[in-house]
Amino acid sequence: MLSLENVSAGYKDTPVISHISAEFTPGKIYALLGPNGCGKSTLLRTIAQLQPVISGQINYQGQSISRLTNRHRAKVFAMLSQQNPIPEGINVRQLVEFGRTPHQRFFAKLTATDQHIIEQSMQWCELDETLIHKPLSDLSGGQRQRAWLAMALAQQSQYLLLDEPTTYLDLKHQIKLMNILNTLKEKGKTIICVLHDLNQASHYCDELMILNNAQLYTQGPPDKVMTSQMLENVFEIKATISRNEQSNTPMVILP
Ligand SMILES: Nc1ncnc2c1ncn2[C@@H]1O[C@H](COP(=O)(O)OP(=O)(O)OP(=O)(O)O)[C@@H](O)[C@H]1O
Repeated sequence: MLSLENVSAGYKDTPVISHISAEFTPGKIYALLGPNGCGKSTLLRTIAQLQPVISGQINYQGQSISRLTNRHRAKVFAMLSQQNPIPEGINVRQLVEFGRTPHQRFFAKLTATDQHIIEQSMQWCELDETLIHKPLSDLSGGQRQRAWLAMALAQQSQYLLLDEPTTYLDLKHQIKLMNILNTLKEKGKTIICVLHDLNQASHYCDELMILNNAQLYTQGPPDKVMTSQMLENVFEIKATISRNEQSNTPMVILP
């Protein structure tokens, strides 16, 4: 179990998220939602230990995550950032192979299990023979996003932290991604993702965490959180809530 106790974090000791407490239960998909600049990426990066906590504590299995070794941390958290670098001279398959690093012994070759996981991750992300030998620099934005995602999946961490994972993807691949997340959740993994599409979050996620003005405005299942009052208070839009007939989840109807 991962928990945040009164966490404040930001840049150069200036908090952009303030006093956030939350618990992330295994086997659930959490969406971080909120207006631009409210601190969603900062919160995700802080959980991944890519930036320091200013005050408060993040605990994993009862102890501060700052005490985890790098290798252990990489087995607990895999992070897909909003913008990923384009390393020169490596192809898609080589990138995905990096995902296995925390599981490998130093200088050891990839095992048959590693190879199987790499193949499966690439298959899940529809990276076929025409793509896997291409340098990352030669891919489209969406193809590159899928390559980074495959690397994160190959890491087989307990927590998958995804910052706007659907942004560059076409609709088919967005749905495919959300279904992969659902499969992982059924295997007991926990997914925390920043999303902007409120209906996507409502449809696929178990818990919505709404950030506003550096604080956690509210948290809970879509039925509790997705209200027209919240949309007005946080997103400053007047919208009504209907229901998705298929999933019976709340659906935002724009004015
Ligand atoms: N490297 C940085 N140095 C200083 N301030 C930063 C830095 N990165 C982000 N910020 C500031 O921190 C605040 C929160 O940014 P963050 O990227 O976490 O927001 P967000 O909710 O993810 O936004 P968006 O929806 O636009 O992606 C913003 O005011 C932003 O300007």
